[in-house]
Amino acid sequence: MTETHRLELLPAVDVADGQAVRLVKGEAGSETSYGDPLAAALAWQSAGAEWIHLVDLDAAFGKGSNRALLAEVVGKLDVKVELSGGIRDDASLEAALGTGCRRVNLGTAALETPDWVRSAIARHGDRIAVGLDVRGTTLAGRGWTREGGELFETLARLDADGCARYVVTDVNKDGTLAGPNLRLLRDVCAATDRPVVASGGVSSLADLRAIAELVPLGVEGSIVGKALYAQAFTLEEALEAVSR
Ligand SMILES: O=C(O)c1ccccc1NCC(=O)[C@H](O)[C@H](O)COP(=O)(O)O
Repeated sequence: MTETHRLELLPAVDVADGQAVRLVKGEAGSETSYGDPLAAALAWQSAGAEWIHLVDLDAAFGKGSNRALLAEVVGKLDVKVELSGGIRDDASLEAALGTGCRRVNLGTAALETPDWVRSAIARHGDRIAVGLDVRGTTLAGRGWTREGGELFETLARLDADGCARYVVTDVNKDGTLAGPNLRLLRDVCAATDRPVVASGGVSSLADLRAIAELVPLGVEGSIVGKALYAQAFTLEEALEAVSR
């Protein structure tokens, strides 16, 4: 019999200009600030998080980087970290993996430099995840400002390249508290046998329970950002909600 796992939760710490922020639909300039990223990450760790989804938004938007700060945050955490934002070449990949994070999330590179991503997957296996960030079924790269191909064609190519898991974001839901795109998650799970991490739009414990229902289909985890910062629920409540 196949063992069914509990949905993993990954509280998000998105960093811009040295501060933890939340964006609406990933749009630069739409941010609300939540202070020190390390304090935010440590708070989620104390509340029981097993993972932190840590994003360098400035690197994702190609307007700078918070690399040293993010390395410091990873170094001070005991929990697993998924590092994202602007990892597009050997230098940024080695720096990201060198922080000691558990895995990195490649986005733009998977759309623009598929050969390099194939080689990164061959070298680093499941320390590489690919972020599939979509509007409809059109992928978005470069901090979600540029279109980058069709979701299911790209997914088939990445599956063939050995990609270990996907972080799937409906950009139009991200930071909106509008609820996750369950249809998108189901469709991606139907198209791949690799685990899927859901991202974007979680607003309530009911949303998390709805995502948890998709675990048997292949959803492994869910990133939660705005809802935690807006105190729609606590992380403890969220962990409890997905524990059954
Ligand atoms: O992850 C990235 O690389 C990224 C790049 C550009 C803009 C946003 C990016 N990530 C945002 C997130 O990962 C959100 O934190 C996550 O989707 C949570 O969304 P929500 O729960 O709706 O706040």
